[in-house]
Amino acid sequence: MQSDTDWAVEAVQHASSAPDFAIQKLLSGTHRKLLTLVVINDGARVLLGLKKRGFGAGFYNGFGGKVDPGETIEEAAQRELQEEACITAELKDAGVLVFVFDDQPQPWEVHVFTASSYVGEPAETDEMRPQWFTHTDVPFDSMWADDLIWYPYLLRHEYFRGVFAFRQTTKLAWHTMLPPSPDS
Ligand SMILES: Nc1[nH]c(=O)nc2c1ncn2[C@H]1C[C@H](O)[C@@H](COP(=O)(O)OP(=O)(O)OP(=O)(O)O)O1
Repeated sequence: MQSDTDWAVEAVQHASSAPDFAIQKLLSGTHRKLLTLVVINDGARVLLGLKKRGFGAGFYNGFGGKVDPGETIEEAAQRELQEEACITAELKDAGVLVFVFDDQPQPWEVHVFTASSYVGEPAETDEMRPQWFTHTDVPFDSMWADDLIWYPYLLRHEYFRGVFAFRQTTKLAWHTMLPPSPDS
């Protein structure tokens, strides 16, 4: 799978309310940092992890990280799921999120996957402490601000694409959600 997020550029261009920094950074053509995120969803509960260190420490999140050179996005998602939660799973594309920050030059492109089952036993690692949450009890107060916006799509099994602009790394300033592309 290739990164293909020209839709994100179009989305900010056509949104009159998009902040200038988001428009400029997405239009500048700066190479986007590719990341993955896996949320295991057994139908009633999601498996999240409390991030113990690094970017987003103290927040609950799915499992994932940067795509390494030479890896496909799905290979990276599998590797991070194994490294952070000690499990493997048959992954399904759930959506793509583009994050633009006023304090970082490079936009992020996060490819989100789900799985309804997995192999292995989720276990705490140096990076994450896994925990199950029912769909009605997802801890949004302790998660990235954008999660509240796109989790409903994920829980409905509806493919999503979104662009999110953050100030000072974590303050959500603006967002837009797009309808799925015809080939998704
Ligand atoms: N706004 C946001 N909302 C969200 O739900 N997840 C986000 C997010 N911004 C980043 N993420 C996810 C993407 C990715 O899974 C994770 C960040 O990855 P990391 O920095 O932990 O990468 P790595 O595990 O490769 O890092 P290191 O091993 O520390 O180099 O946080």
